[in-house]
Amino acid sequence: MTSQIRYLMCPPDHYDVDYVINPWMEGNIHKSSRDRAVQQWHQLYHILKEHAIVDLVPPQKGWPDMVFTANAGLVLGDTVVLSRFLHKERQGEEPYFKQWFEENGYKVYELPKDLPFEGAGDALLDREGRWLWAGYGFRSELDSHPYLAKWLDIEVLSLRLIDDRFYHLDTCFCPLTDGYLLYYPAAFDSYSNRLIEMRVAPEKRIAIDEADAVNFACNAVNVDRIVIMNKASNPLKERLADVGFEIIETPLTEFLKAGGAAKCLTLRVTEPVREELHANVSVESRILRMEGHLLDAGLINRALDLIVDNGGSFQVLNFNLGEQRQSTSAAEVKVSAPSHEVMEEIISQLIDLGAVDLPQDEQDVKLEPVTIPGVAPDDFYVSTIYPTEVRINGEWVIVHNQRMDGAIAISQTPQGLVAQCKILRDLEVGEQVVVDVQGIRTIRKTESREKRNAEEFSFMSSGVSSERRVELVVEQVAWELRKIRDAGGKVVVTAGPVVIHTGGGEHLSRLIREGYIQALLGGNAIAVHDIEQSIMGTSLGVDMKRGVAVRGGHRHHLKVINTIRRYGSIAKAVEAGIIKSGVMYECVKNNVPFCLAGSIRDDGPLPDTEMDLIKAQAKYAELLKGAEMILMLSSMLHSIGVGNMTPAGVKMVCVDINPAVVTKLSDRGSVESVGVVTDVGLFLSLLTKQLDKLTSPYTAKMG
Ligand SMILES: NC(=O)c1ccc[n+]([C@@H]2O[C@H](COP(=O)([O-])OP(=O)(O)OC[C@H]3O[C@@H](n4cnc5c(N)ncnc54)[C@H](O)[C@@H]3O)[C@@H](O)[C@H]2O)c1
Ligand SMILES: NC(=[NH2+])NCCC[C@H](N)C(=O)O
Repeated sequence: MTSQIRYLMCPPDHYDVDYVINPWMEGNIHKSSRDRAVQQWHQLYHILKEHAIVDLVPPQKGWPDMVFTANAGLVLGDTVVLSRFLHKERQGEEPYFKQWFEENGYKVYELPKDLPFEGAGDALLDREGRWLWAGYGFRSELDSHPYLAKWLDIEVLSLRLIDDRFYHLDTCFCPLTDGYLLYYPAAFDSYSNRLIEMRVAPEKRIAIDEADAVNFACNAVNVDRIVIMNKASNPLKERLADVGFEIIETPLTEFLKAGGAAKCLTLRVTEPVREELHANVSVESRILRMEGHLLDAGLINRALDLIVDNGGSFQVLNFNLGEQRQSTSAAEVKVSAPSHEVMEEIISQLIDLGAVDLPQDEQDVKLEPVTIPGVAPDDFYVSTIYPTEVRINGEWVIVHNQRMDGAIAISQTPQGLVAQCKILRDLEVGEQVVVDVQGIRTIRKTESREKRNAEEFSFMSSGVSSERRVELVVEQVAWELRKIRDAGGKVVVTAGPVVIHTGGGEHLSRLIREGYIQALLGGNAIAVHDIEQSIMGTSLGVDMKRGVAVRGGHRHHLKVINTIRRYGSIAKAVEAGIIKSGVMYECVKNNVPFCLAGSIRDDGPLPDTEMDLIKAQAKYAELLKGAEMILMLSSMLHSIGVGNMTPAGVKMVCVDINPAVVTKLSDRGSVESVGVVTDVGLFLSLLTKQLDKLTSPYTAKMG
């Protein structure tokens, strides 16, 4: 027997499955055989007694899970952090475990009442004593980890659990002697798996499969080279034997019904301290404030979900609900993350939702210089579509040229400091760029519900059924087009050649002719096939009236390109009477500016097609300025490209047959964007018919 290794166990006198607090307990209430449970527990007890001293804590009636002493607390040296159970069904165990630790001379630390931590079930010492692995995600809170680091004076490595079957760290993770690790990678998020791989050498990592995991192979008691567990597959036994471990299997099926096995039933109470090692915890916490339609717009749910989905945890410190349904609410949320890297990711997404630091926590942005033209500092903040302000010298400065996927560049001008979004290639040496995520806030307009409802046109949520949805969107778009046109506003269309192929060209031509469209963005193809239809009556060689391919039709678009190249431009071909109808004809005749951005797919291309991508993007940006609404018609390339260039506040309608394309706009929220999955030719036909019904010019609602 290895001298001085002691374990704590609790006889199963009162063990049963009386409630459900983890998935394993579902369907097993009162289905555990008492006799078998007693027999299995005693078998484990006697096996363990052959290798260590086993102390017993008296079982208590009414606390059936007390048998799982791993959850009593976490011991290191003569210190113990007492568990603070998440579920009330186990909270009654705490005083009995506390009494045992105090009677056996331990210094007992207790966590705040609202901060759950479930002992060695969720915290496992590296068998070399180098650090403490600590789990969170289902039972223990990430915010408990700094306490463990402080009280036990040890480095804490936080691991996020993501599979509720493995709700305690010790169900899927087992540090072994000599630095080996038995674990089930799928139970952890990617950040945690990276952390494990950074700390444990590949040859020491024994990753198990799901079959072994659901038999609780990781829930093992390791004493020197002995590993005691419920059950292991032959390959796993061989793998462990190859590195010098002896496996002792002992059935614990009655305890699996409660979600526990060998390790859960034991607590090692002699854990040597390594004096030379000290506390280090990378957990970061920040308090952020959110204000707006936190409930009815779902902002608070989205915020809390993204915190957890990105590996963090949260505590809602206070929530002030607006008096009226349409009033705004405010909340203060404490965000914790296992590392600065994870915190940065969470904060940058929370900023997008309008979260801000508390006034007393506000800090200036971090700036770093551009040292290579067109290259940002590594940790640059990536801009979003939302109006953004940055704090410089204690003052909040608005960022100009807002767009997503850019950097925020700060430059000194005679008018003072200017902050603007810049795409990477435009960054100039000497500019300062915002890095990290502090000192940044987005301005989310929290319009009152009345104001929102007063808008005849706030896109409905995606809850409408798809059949009715197309008609509804058509009605709304027609209304908005009429309103914007009659108010002298700006609508931009970006469209692909499918508009022409599906017969939508005549309808788009009419929208341009009747003044609904103030700019057209597209590629080589929409112009080519529009002009093909205008000159040859075909599109992609298909007769647009009869719907049949015509002989030699596959060459039509090339002949068209060649003709326009001969005249030098689309406008010149229109002026020469070569082009007598169609989308491009109406653009020229109605002085509607257009930009055709070149692409790798282009035939020709047309003389008007801008093959210099940088110039094309600049031209797109210029034509998008001042747009109140953008119609995105069957072009994944150009719809996404335009979306990336457009700040929040611009209404967007994306029409595409592919749902994946229209959902690309979903993060803009339904108030300002809508996607409709339908044939683009049908959409345009319905739209012009709807416009015909709006006979009177748009007039704002009175009163
Ligand atoms: N001959 C040429 O020069 C030529 C030909 C084709 C494309 N191109 C160029 O390639 C680039 C990409 O072209 P793109 O934007 O057409 O391709 P894309 O793949 O980016 O987008 C086409 C979109 O049309 C959607 N779609 C298909 N059928 C539809 C329907 N009936 N109703 C609604 N949506 C429908 C698809 O789901 C897709 O999202 C453009 O710049 C274009 O000019 C050039
Ligand atoms: N260390 C462990 N995994 N303990 C198992 C605890 C089982 C108990 N029924 C619970 O859900 O809390």
